[in-house]
Amino acid sequence: MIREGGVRVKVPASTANLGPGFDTLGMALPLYSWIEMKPAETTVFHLYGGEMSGLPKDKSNLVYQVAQMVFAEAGVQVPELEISMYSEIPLTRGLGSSASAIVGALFAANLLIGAPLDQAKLFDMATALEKHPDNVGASLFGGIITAVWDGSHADVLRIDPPADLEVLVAIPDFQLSTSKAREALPRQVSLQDAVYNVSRTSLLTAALAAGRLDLIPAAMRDRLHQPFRASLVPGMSRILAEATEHGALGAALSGAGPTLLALADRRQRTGQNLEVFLLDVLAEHGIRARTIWLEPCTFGAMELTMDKEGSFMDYIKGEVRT
Ligand SMILES: Nc1ncnc2c1ncn2[C@@H]1O[C@H](COP(=O)(O)OP(=O)(O)OP(=O)(O)O)[C@@H](O)[C@H]1O
Ligand SMILES: N[C@@H](CCO)C(=O)O
Repeated sequence: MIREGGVRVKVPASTANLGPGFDTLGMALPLYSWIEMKPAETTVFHLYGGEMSGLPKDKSNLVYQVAQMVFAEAGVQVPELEISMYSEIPLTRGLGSSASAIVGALFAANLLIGAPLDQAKLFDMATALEKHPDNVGASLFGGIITAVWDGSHADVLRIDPPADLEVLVAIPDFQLSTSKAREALPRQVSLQDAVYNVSRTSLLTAALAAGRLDLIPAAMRDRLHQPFRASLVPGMSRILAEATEHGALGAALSGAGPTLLALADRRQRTGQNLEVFLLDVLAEHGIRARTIWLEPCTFGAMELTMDKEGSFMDYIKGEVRT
């Protein structure tokens, strides 16, 4: 059953590699992408806002390609699509823009043909495309997710974010692609470093599940990717080492960077002190950045109604943060 009137979806941003959880632990964040998808006579794209500029407006677009994978998997043909998109997730900054596009495309395309694929199938397809499950899992399911990918199937557990957990992101004004940041990583790590991360990832996951914010400082350390990516984000090493002295529970590179993320306990009213520290350290290295305080986003990809009056942009204008 194809929904001729089309579908509209909203998908949250995400941070991957939470602390020591490289390629494993992700958290949804309340910055969003919106996608509207309709069957059409000829494929056409309406891309709105600065984050969409430069993206292809033809069938090479990631969202069109992913939608066609859903149709092929379900044995349905919808070769021509009208796709509208707006996003407030900065591209190529470590906040999961590609994951939100993949999840949004999978979710919208599946709804368009009557939802024949279940969430687990969509998650497997999303992980196969993104190559690691942490961004796509957070965008699809919301909250905090821990996931394992065996190359064809992903198992996932969603954790409700602790009520007092706050997130500060510092988003530098330069882009860093995941592929470039991945080239910086070594092919092998020592047993000692593997144990360092396994123990902290286990502690962090358990602490988040139990709401034990007091255990986060001991757990938010990594030896698998951050040390090797430090030169790509000047100032990062100092921020990771000293953020707790400025009120953070811990800090990390968000995804593949360059965004830096600090966790805080709302009850400690950390506020401006931490923001100033992050911005000052980056500025010392000639990097301009903007900071945003966010709460973890508790929901994942969701369908929006199509029955309201007005265009795609009329609809989402009321929802947009910036
Ligand atoms: N809405 C979209 N439509 C089509 N392509 C998109 C869209 N959003 C993102 N992309 C593609 O994803 C690329 C960014 O992916 P990349 O993995 O490098 O960064 P990221 O997902 O923003 O960050 P990270 O994975 O580190 O969190 C963009 O350059 C673009 O090619
Ligand atoms: N786990 C990924 C996240 C970026 O998409 C990486 O660090 O390369």
